[in-house]
Amino acid sequence: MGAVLQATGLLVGYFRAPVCGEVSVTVHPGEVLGVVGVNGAGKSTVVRTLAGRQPALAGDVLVQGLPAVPDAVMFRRQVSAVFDDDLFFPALTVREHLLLVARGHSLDAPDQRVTAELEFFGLRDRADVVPEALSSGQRRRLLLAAGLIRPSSLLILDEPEQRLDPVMRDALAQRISDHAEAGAAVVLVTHDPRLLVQTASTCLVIDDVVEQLDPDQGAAIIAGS
Ligand SMILES: Nc1ncnc2c1ncn2[C@@H]1O[C@H](COP(=O)(O)OP(=O)(O)OP(=O)(O)O)[C@@H](O)[C@H]1O
Repeated sequence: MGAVLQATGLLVGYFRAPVCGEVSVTVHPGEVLGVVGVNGAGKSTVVRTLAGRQPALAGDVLVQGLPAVPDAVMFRRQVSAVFDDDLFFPALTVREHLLLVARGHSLDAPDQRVTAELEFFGLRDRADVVPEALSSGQRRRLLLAAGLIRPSSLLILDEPEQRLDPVMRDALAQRISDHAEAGAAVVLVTHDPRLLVQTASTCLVIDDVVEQLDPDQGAAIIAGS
């Protein structure tokens, strides 16, 4: 099967200065690429570049053969990315946010799909409040629900475990694995060794030289051993 994501000779950073070594990686349907490294190593910069949110300093990113051009409709259709943005419409309720995404992506039976996500993310009781009235963990759940309700061939998650309780982290791990099994490629930045081992098929270690290791080795790096 062809690659979903292919990054070749990718250099990422700010003001022409790379923040980490060159990234060359290929992710196929059904694979989960864990991305690990110490604080400030450049993980978010790498995945923001993969998602087309910032330009590469050098190299290429292709998703389903398409260059990472953020406002190209075909690219946006393929890529669902959840960062730590906490960007919401202040006057829309939790349910309305999810309906907006579901309808925007022309999902069948959007009301039922939204109800299912509210149930999965434990937000049913908070469906009719605005984001400001949620706890920080509930806002994180809403962001993840919005990223997962829509179809995507590439799902990019930047530290999705942040602010989630352990039960929700385990449910998310299962959801990530299910999403990959359904044929998507997933790129997961994480500081959680358990989430990494539960989900990842391979692991990229971001540093001055970028290495690809197996998830157990990546988990040991996160744990600092
Ligand atoms: N907008 C920016 N302008 C300039 N430098 C930045 C910017 N954002 C991040 N940096 C710097 O780039 C480097 C990599 O940051 P990045 O956020 O990619 O690291 P990270 O590996 O995701 O870290 P963490 O684990 O703390 O989330 C850091 O030294 C950071 O200070």
